[in-house]
Amino acid sequence: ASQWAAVPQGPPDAILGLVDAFNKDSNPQKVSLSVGAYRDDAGKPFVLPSVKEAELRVVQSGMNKEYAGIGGVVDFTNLARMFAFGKSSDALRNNRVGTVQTLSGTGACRVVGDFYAKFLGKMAPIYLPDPSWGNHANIFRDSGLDVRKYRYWDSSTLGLNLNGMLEDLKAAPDGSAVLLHACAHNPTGVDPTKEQWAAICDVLKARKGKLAIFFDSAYQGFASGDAEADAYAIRLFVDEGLDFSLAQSFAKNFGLYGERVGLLSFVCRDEDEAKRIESQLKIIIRPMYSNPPVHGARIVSAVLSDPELEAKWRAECKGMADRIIDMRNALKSELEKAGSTKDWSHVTSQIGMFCFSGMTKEQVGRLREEFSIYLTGDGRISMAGLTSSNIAYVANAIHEVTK
Ligand SMILES: Cc1ncc(COP(=O)(O)O)c(CN[C@@H](CCC(=O)O)C(=O)O)c1O
Repeated sequence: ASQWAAVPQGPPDAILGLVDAFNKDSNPQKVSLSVGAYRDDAGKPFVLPSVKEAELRVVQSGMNKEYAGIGGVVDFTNLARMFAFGKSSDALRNNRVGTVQTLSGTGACRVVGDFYAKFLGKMAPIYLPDPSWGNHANIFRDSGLDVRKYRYWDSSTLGLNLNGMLEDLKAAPDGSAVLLHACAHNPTGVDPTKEQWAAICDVLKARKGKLAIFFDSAYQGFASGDAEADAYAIRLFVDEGLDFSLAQSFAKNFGLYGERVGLLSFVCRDEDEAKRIESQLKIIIRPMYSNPPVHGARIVSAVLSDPELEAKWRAECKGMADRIIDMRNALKSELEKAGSTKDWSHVTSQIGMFCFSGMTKEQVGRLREEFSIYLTGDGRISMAGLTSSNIAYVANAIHEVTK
């Protein structure tokens, strides 16, 4: 018998596994609402013109294809972290930030997970919001951390359970890590208000040095359409003197999904600490994948280093965010037109790529079986899958399975 005879067939991924099922579905009316990837109103992937222009400049510049350093393309990491922290960031000005380029946001999460397992200790607890992005738990489990939850989604109000969240953050044992979504919470689309961020910051400030804070920022600019507004929580925590780590992804806001462009930063006490941590991140990366791809990083650098191109990008990113908001408004009104008497106000009050619809597994199953509409089992709708031509079909189907 083969030496791999005992290897079992693994289950499909909760999010990416739906793409295969969708592709195999022959129903001409099929609609994909599963993967958090932007589609235009024709349902097609969108390569931003500013990104295309930047890519042309990169190719025409005739750069070589040598390895980037373990920490990645330095122009990229400098510009990309400034994009998050802001040009006048105190942390950057005082060289208190250690940064490495990573394989997009997923890679940043894995590197920070391995760092925590090494320096907080094996099976150190990491607290994720309940619910969180499906892959977070897999990543941190594989890093060797003890994955736990803090209350986040309040199913009765379809909003944030702030008191539950604050209680759980207060109760997290010293030496735990806490993951926060910087904006456009995945999968709920529910973000703390500025007042709620202040309360969260105060609780974490009281635990300063006892909890490792990790921000995952995968949608900056894509949530509200304003990259500065979407960085509010990150910049508040720097202003309040908190140290934390930050994962950034350029997959959605720059449409660079398959180029795998991301970075991981640590805001530290001082320059010496930033250098020591950055050196340890490189020691984790070298045996993992050695160094990151240069092409996507060069494209983001070309955009962020040219004010005119960056302004074009900002307008295009706002365009994507605005189309999502249009689809939110359209879905709510189409549901009402279909005769639904349920309260769908969360569809328009939530922000970013996703709508946490509140539909049950069974209802999601019926949408797939009876209408060839694909969304994740938790009822999360990737709003970019909606277009002006399929929105009525989807709204009627949702009404059908929820009435
Ligand atoms: C909060 C969060 N962090 C990190 C990532 C990782 O994205 P990168 O492409 O590695 O930068 C995602 C993407 N989540 C989307 C995209 C598909 C996926 O990777 O699951 C989603 O939830 O559909 C995310 O939503």
